[in-house]
Amino acid sequence: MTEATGIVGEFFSLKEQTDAELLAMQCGDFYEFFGEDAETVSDELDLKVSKKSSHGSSYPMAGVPLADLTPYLKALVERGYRVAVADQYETDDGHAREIVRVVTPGTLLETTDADAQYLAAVVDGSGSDAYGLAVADVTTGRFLVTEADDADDALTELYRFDPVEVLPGPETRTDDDLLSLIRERTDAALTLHETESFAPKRAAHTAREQFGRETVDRLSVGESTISAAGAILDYVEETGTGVLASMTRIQAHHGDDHVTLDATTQRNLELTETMQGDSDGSLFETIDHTETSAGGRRLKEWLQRPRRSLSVLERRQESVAALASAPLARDQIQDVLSEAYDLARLASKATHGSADARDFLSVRDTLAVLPELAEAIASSPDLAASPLAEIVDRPDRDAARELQDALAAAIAEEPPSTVTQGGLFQYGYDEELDGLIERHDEVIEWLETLADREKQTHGLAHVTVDRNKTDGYYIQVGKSAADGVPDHYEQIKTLKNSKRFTTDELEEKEREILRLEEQRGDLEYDLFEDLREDVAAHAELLQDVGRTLATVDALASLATHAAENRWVQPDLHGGDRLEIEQGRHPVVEQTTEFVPNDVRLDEERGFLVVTGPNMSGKSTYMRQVACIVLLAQVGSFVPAKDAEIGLVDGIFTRVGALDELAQGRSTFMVEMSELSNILHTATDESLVILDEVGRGTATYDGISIAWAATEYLHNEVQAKTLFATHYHELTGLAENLPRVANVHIAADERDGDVTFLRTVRDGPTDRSYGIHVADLAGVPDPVVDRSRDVLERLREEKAIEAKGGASSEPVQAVFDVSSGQFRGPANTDGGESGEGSESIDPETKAVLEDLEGIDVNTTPPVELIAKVQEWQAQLGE
Ligand SMILES: Nc1ncnc2c1ncn2[C@@H]1O[C@H](COP(=O)(O)OP(=O)(O)OP(=O)(O)O)[C@@H](O)[C@H]1O
Repeated sequence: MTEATGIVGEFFSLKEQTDAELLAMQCGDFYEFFGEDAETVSDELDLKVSKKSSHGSSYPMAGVPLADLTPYLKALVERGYRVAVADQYETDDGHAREIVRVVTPGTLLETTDADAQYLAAVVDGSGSDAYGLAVADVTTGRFLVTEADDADDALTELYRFDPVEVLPGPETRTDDDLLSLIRERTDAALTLHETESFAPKRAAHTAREQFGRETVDRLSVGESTISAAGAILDYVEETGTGVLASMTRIQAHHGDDHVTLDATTQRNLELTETMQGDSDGSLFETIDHTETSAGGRRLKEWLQRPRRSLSVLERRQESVAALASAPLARDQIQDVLSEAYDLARLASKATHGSADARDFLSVRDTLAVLPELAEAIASSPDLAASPLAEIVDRPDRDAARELQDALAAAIAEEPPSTVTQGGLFQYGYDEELDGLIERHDEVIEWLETLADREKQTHGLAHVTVDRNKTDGYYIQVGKSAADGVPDHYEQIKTLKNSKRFTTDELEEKEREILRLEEQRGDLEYDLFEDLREDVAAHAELLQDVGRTLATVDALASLATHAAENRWVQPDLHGGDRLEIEQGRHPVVEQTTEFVPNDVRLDEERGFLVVTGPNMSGKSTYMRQVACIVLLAQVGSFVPAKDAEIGLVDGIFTRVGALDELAQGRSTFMVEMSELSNILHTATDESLVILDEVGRGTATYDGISIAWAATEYLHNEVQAKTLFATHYHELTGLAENLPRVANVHIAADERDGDVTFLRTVRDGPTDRSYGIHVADLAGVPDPVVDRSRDVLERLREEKAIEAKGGASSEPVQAVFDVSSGQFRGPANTDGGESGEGSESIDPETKAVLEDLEGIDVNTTPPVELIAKVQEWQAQLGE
């Protein structure tokens, strides 16, 4: 094919300069895509493709009008494309084009989503030092760095922020396990940014340039963390987002201050979305009463990053308590907050130059919220005595007032959305502009009175003065009077009932008006740019005020929910005791007549084996405990009559892993790797929730693993644990392990009907009612009846015959419940089961011998798991 020339050639040569998948190139009033890009865009977004010829070849072409680029960019980025944008600019001899930015998921400024949009970098310190992470939100200028001890920790930190784009460092990009976990557990796009930007020296230089040498050095984080920070800054710069100036502050986020909450646990507790992936019905949706999107972001962040510091939590509690007990003041505060816009996002728009005059009115109005908020707090004695008073005092109120006044004096009340046409500023803002406006008004006044003057001076009737696109300004005279116009009138048009004239003077005035309008547009544009720079220079102040409003909003939201749902302030302490009186599940209580339940865990009783029929409420009970502890460590009140909560350093859960099946990992494998993670990571200060661990494999394997895991958690880890199980065998553990206690969820059975009481009682349950649930679920009657029969026999005889075909006699295969083995037909004619071992193949025999030699009490669970896998493999052969 011949080389494309002209516009298409220019497109392809620009395309070579970028590693973005798509290029949108400005051609006059359109952004065009050519070649394969045109086809991709048309497939994705239903754009029409036309043809463009160049040098004898024809190329597909698709375009979008200039003003419509944003939604198309957004849609393409959301579909996973990185899109380069080339703009056209005037030169002395025509025009030229260059790539001005590359839009990626993490650098998309045009977001309409209220959620934070994090871009993250992960750097493996390759043994010398821990993993380093940096996360930044270009839409708000937020910039955080943190360290992680190992890959697992790094993932946990990453999940906390749920980034939309991740830049793996040079080592990290060869770590397939880590990358595949990031892919599996987040929706983040992985971008391989140039490795040099991660180089420690260069990265440190970049970070110091941005945040100041002292600030960066004082962070006391490792090289890999600085490397991650530098790479992010470099990437933001390179993609041309132009928001570096809004990144005013680098904050070190210390995992130690936070409760460990891995991705599995966030999902299991349905913090921000339900297991089905809906946000409706999540804990966040349930408790969110914020007025602003920034407040919503803050509340969500609190839920995803609960704290461990007693003092931080008690301060939040004090504010929530004060707000909860002052409903009128709270209403007033929420009213005031409802007027606030997203200041952090506005600051970011100002720094990257896309803010318009209306955005500045939003800044003005939001700055005005701060003193009103302060006043509402000051006028309520309870609120004034709470930490809220200090929170609203944090931003520089005088500077905020000055900026607010400056904007109030500058921007016109209803400014246009363009910044080039004038009309943005108020009279009195700038002398030169005032001069132009006055002169403009004078000429307009002259024009408006011209018709009357002409009537009087020349004795004309039916005269009007007007303007249109083709004729400009004109004097229109009715037909009857048109012949009497003075000589200096120059006719420009004849209409049916009138004629249009112009005069030298009118033409001069018209030129003057156009000149004035152009001058005014130019001057206002310059003034606006100055103002925009001034606002951008206040980015940090805007972020401070924004943060304060968001914090008050989130606290008021917690207070509202507490007050409306009879939640109580938990008593927090650093000890082991966890006692909840009449606790409820924060989400389930919204839709159900909830039966409250108690829980008590302490030094003597740290591990509860929870039994109860299917559907009785075991999962709900355990999640309720986890949610209450989590809410307490957010600083929230909790759904209970009374609660005393010893702070935990982590919440770990292991519940059914249905969704993993879709990702091609066996349920049991997932179950075991989650269990393994918990056994490795939990400490004696953690809360562990295990729901039916071991269920995914053969019964006796399952029981063994559950048994061993219980012992390990009890003896070694000593975490506070709730373990729901259907294996009644496990209830026996309470007799041997001092801190294990049994509780069960009661059900009532009368005349074959089961009533779920949903009440938790001490002691183990005696029945499981599984068959009753099978019946409820519509399992065919013969199967349900036969199950009852089998169950009856099992209870009586501890052994059961297997049934053969419909017509045949029962086959004499007996399942011995105590040994967990079938005694097959060969063994039933008088032979002992031992003789049957003749027929056992050597592999099975080896496994059995191995099994016999293992002491479940002393073997670490991880080894047990490995053993089980080894046996399965051996038997499989
Ligand atoms: N305390 C309660 N008050 C009212 N309803 C409850 C309560 N606890 C649970 N429920 C309701 O009972 C149903 C079953 O609860 P859950 O799933 O917790 O049972 P489960 O014992 O874990 O069941 P399975 O063993 O079959 O997994 C749910 O619909 C839940 O909303």
